[in-house]
Amino acid sequence: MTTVQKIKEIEDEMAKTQKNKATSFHLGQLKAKLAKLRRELISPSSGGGGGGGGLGFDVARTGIASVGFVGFPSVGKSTLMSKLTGTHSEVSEIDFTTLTTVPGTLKVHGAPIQILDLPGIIEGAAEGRGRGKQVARTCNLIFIVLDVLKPLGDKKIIESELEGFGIRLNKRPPAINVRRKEKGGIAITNTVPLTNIDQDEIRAILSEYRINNADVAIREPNATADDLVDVIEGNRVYIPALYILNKVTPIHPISSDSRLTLSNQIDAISIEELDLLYKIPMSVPISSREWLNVDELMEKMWETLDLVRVYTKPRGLAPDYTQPVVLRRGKCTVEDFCNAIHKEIAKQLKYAIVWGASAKHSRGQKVGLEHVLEDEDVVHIAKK
Ligand SMILES: Nc1nc2c(ncn2[C@@H]2O[C@H](COP(=O)(O)OP(=O)(O)OP(=O)(O)O)[C@@H](O)[C@H]2O)c(=O)[nH]1
Ligand SMILES: [K+]
Ligand SMILES: [Mg+2]
Repeated sequence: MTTVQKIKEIEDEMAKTQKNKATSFHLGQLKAKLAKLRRELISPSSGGGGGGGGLGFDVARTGIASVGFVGFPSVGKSTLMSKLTGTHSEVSEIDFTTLTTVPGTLKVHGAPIQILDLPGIIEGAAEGRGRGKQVARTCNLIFIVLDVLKPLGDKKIIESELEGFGIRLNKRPPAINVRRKEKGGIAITNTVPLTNIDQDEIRAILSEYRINNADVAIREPNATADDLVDVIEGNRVYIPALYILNKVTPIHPISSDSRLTLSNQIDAISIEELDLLYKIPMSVPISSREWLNVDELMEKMWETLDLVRVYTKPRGLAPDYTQPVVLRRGKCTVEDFCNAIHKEIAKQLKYAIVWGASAKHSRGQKVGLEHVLEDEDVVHIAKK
């Protein structure tokens, strides 16, 4: 049996098993088994990927952040990517037009962003086109591109495909800690009520991973068995995602980005369906072909990427607002700023003066390398 077949078998058994007190140990075991099998597909070296040609990265990574386009075939990924970046990626009505990752770049508020057009997802694909998911794991943001006429079913399938690949969308790592010990058995503590997982399930998962001695601390509200498995597996990636509802039909000329206006444009679906669509969090309706509402999409993308622009101010001169140094949240200290300009600068720094949201006062604050910068701060570097 191949790994994919084994996964299918376990999934089928889980679907048949009703969750209750008597089955929770068994379900815990199945979940852990499933995660271990999926791990074989995620790590290309284990051979689960098959299909020759090397499963490494296809493309050189450029820019400060990368956005991967994921979706079913022919939802309009390449149309959007080509127009956004000016890079040619073949468009046609034939499914699986795009067979490899096609990169392009786009400047948003002065920040170069890499856009990766990925091959269309097919359900259960562990090889070949599964490479798209491999690349998606390394992106800073994922655009899940959906056809507005059949978004909900596709959304569910894509989410579970990405989940199976260890990608967690719009989620933080669960607040669960598993500390292994030499002896003493299993001790479980929880600072929140356990509503979705019970002690039996926890023990089943631990034993499936041959963890016989450990302190398990659960601080995550509504923690699930999947959360625990994620923590034990440890190779999960937590990536923000935007849902793009593409192929909105332009009937009337578009006058604003208001959803009311757009709702007039989608003629082929009912009002009820439209309501459901607008309830999808992090979604943006657009037409990539007719170029409708793309501005709103770009703004949402910018917000979600959460980048930090820092402007340099040479001594006695005005800040240079044309060329921000762009940093990533969590990696935006004065030291990171220096390193982004030149490797040697941090060593030469005597102090920095910062103006903007991270500074204590508007006159400019004298800071050191460890100071954390905010978006649109202005920095002057004083050298030794
Ligand atoms: N009506 C309409 N058609 C669109 C829109 N965007 C793309 N299309 C059409 O949809 C078809 C597929 O577009 P592609 O950009 O090739 O789709 P893709 O997602 O890259 O497809 P694969 O590479 O095969 O996965 C083409 O015929 C496009 O012209 C849109 O906004 N509205
Ligand atoms: K296509
Ligand atoms: Mg394509």
